[in-house]
Amino acid sequence: MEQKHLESSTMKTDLEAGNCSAAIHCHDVCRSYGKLKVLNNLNLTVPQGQIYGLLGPSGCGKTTLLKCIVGTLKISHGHITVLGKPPAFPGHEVPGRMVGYMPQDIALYNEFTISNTLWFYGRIHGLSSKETETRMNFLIDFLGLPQKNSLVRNLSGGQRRRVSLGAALLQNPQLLILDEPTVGVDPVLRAKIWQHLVDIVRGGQVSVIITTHYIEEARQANTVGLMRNGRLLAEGPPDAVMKQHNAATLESAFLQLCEDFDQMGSKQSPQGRLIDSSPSPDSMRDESREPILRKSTPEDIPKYKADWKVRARHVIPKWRNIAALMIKTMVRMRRMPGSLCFQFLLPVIQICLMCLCIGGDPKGIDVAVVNNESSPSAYSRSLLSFLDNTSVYQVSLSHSEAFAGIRNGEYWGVIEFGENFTSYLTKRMLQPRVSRDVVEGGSVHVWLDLTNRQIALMLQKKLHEAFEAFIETKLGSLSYMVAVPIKFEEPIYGKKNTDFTIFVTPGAVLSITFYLAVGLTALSFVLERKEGLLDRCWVAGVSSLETTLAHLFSQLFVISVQIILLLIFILLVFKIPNEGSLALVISLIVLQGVTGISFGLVISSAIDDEQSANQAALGIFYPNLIISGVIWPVECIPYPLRYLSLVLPQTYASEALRCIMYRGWGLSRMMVWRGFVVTLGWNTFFLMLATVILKLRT
Ligand SMILES: Nc1ncnc2c1ncn2[C@@H]1O[C@H](COP(=O)(O)OP(=O)(O)OP(=O)(O)O)[C@@H](O)[C@H]1O
Repeated sequence: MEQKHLESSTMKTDLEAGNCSAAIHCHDVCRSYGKLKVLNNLNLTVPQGQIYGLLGPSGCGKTTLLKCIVGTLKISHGHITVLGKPPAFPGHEVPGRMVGYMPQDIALYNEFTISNTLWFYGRIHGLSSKETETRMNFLIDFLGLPQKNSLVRNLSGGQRRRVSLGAALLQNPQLLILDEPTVGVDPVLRAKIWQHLVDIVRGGQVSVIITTHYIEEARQANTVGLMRNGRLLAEGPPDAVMKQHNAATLESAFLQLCEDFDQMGSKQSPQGRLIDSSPSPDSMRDESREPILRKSTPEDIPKYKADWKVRARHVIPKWRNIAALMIKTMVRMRRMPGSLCFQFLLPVIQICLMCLCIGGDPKGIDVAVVNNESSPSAYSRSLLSFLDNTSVYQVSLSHSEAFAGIRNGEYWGVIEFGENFTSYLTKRMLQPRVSRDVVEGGSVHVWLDLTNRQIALMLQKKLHEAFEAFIETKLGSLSYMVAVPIKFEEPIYGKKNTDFTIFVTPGAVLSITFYLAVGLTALSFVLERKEGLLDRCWVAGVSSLETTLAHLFSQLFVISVQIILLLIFILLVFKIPNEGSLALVISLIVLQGVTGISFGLVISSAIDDEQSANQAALGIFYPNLIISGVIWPVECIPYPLRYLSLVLPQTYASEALRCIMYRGWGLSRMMVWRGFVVTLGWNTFFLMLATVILKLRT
């Protein structure tokens, strides 16, 4: 204790003489959450090479202050320097390896082992394998952690907190910012942690700012700051604080300060003085009392400028950080094999269901047949035999039964032949002029239930096909005489009997890839931000651009597997034709996947909670699917909406994919390249937007 007192006295002399540089300096700092003013013109100085204990009741703004110091929260007024420069100053390794930050939230990846966690931060801080291994062994032993292969999710609350502390200590940072590191830690280990902090600051190179609810343990700090309602009531060596208030413990000194403060009202609370300059009325007026920590004035605030080269280097993403984040994502995926399989199989399941269920001809449709011809050789019987039996199920009935049945919804149509159908049809073929009655009697009469357009269209198509086949077979060279005078020649592109599946598949493949990618990424930042992981990575020196790129590259791996499986199914199993270049097909689908990832990243960076992120992802699903002309042609969309449709990411892309697959076109065709251009444009826009939002929000 005596030694402590001596240290404090030395500090006093140094600071008074202005010899002691500040590791952290906060001047007139204000920060609000909406209308709630949390930091209120706060001044604080953490001297270099010392432990600073920040004390205060719950909700007084300690965590907010630490977040402002590390730069994850922006201040609304005032000025902060950390190790000589403002946080996030270009070229300054704050955030970065100079700072070890242990946030109040545990902020650890649950799917990581202890070893994964420390390796992850080791990679980000650029430690060599040997350095990481040595530090890891020391920290596991020092913090009494279980086996390094233990999964974080299986650790107790106290053990997780210790791993979190280990991650902050890993790179031997110059400044340690610890938000309640000793909560839930047993007294023996608490004493050990404090002793370690005392040891590391002894050399004068390392500084520590620590918050704790155990006020008495802060007596081991060189300086304590007592905070209340966003202000610093007192700041100085613990012994001096106690002496000032004639208190035997720091806790009672603090209680007394709070009581005095409450009586005086917060307006007059002093700032930046040794010990509180006293909430007692006398001392509040005592201007002769010299502050130990020099209160800075606006003139003291230096102007910081960075060379453009340093600025440019600062924004260039570091491959080391991207690689560390990608390895992190891969490790987490490996630990969740069920989820990974689901991600790989979901698009295949979706495309299979789509090819099986959408666009095919209706099957087993009940149709009532009223045949008034009785002869076995009648043309009506022959014509009916050409009707496709898999699609149309014929039920022979009388006229009244057939109409009763269709009205009751039992049949989709009634086909009726008059009793003279054969002779009248023959007359129509052989005689140059026939009466209207002959034409009527030689026609097949059909009544349809048109409430289901697809079924009605199919019945019309099947009847025409049956008639064509019938006249071809029965009349041979004379068939042209009764043929409909419109002839559809061999198609230029596509096949004659093409079904709707062919139209819908390219757009569906793009939509499935896009929406799965949105789903994969929309929640990634939301959960990481909520658990404090995003902030922690940022303080470790990972930039927004690096985070965005790492997510993009990792998800690219997942969507590549998804796309390979999708193509195998559509091309080989469902035999969807591809007349064009497979490389172009794959490129366009991958780029659409990237659009989905980028859009997911925008949602993820802009939205804070899972529910809103899910709503945003789901909210765009149907409007985009419908307006993009994926399930129904764009040409059917009314004009004002069609313009909107054309700027959406999937409209031109779906058209381009259809042109490649069914027309065999290449990039020289405008309809193909504009699909690529629009997709690339959206990719760039979404990625930049996500990076900017992330940057603004950290
Ligand atoms: N994201 C936020 N949005 C709105 N208000 C917030 C937010 N974070 C904190 N606050 C409010 O700011 C005040 C200070 O919170 P802070 O977490 O800084 O307190 P603290 O001193 O660290 O408390 P504790 O010791 O319990 O951790 C509290 O009233 C809290 O409700």
